[in-house]
Amino acid sequence: MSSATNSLTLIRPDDWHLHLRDAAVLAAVVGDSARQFARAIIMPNLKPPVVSTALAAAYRDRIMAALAGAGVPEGAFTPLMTLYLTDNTEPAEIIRAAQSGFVHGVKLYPAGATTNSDAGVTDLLGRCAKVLEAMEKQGMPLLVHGEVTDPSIDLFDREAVFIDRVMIPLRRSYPNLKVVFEHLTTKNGVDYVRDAEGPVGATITAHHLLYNRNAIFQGGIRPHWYCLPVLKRETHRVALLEAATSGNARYFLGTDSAPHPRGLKEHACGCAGCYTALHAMELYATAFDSVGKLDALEGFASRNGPAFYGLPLNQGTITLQRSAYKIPEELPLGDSTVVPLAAGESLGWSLQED
Ligand SMILES: NC(=O)N[C@@H](CC(=O)O)C(=O)O
Ligand SMILES: [Zn+2]
Ligand SMILES: [Zn+2]
Repeated sequence: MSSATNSLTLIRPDDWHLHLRDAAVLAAVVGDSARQFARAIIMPNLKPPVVSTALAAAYRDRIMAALAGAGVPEGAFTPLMTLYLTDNTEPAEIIRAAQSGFVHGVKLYPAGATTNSDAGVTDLLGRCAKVLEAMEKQGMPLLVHGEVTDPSIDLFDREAVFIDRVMIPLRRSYPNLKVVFEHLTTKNGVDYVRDAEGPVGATITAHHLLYNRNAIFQGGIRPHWYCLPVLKRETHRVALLEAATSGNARYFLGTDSAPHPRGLKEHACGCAGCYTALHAMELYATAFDSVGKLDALEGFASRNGPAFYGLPLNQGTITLQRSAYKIPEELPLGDSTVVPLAAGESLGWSLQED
């Protein structure tokens, strides 16, 4: 495929890292993901968190109701549920989750690392040994927010330090545990995932492929560009884009679309998270096109994730066209609004509506 390609048809993609939230916010955002993706791994960091298979089942029902309410045809979008790992998760819960058929991963939030992570794990290898053993045995993937929370570690180094302090010892103790290094943001992460032994994958967001940390500070502090792990310097962005477009099946699409009401982003202590569900495929196509690698987008968006999770490829396709797409300034979000990433800007690709 040449860089002059004007139209790109892909097997219908999936989003392997998505925040849908709950209630009125869920109702407002779910249609945006369903517009382009057939499935998504649904993050469990609700308040209170989704810590059991029973809570995941109830959350799944609420998502199905929201899909119907948004007019999404039945069967068009499948939420793949996850559990929120805590210091108190029991091995029996892992077995229940594996047997449920609808729980596809267990999420590690180091306590205090990110939005709604207070109930997260304080000491993974110390507190969760029996659970990790059960997960390894059941083939249940561990999805990792890969940042240390040690306040003495520079914010921009927290992913690299996590590799040394947690990932390497974790993989040594549980070599057959499936691990997804979520929202990779550094060259250190890219290199680790490429070279690690055993079943390791990683999601990469569109914003970390398109922007470096200058975006947060351009012309003043811009809260809608703030997420965790935070955008890094340009060398890291280039390494991420190289990895995503390399054809290596370990890297796959995960938007980490994380809606927050406008007022909580534009705030003295603004929340972390970028809203990208609306225009995810347009953003990814723009990133892949920037290095002439549109031909690698289908692997990254539609093939590598299902291969890692042991799920079938989707039926059907989507088509992206080289035509300008203007990102809205804001969108309704329950009783507030959400500002999508790069609001008001134009992208070179748009999703063809059927
Ligand atoms: N990515 C973010 O900046 N925020 C996410 C949490 C997360 O994925 O770490 C959120 O839930 O808002
Ligand atoms: Zn995270
Ligand atoms: Zn996330």
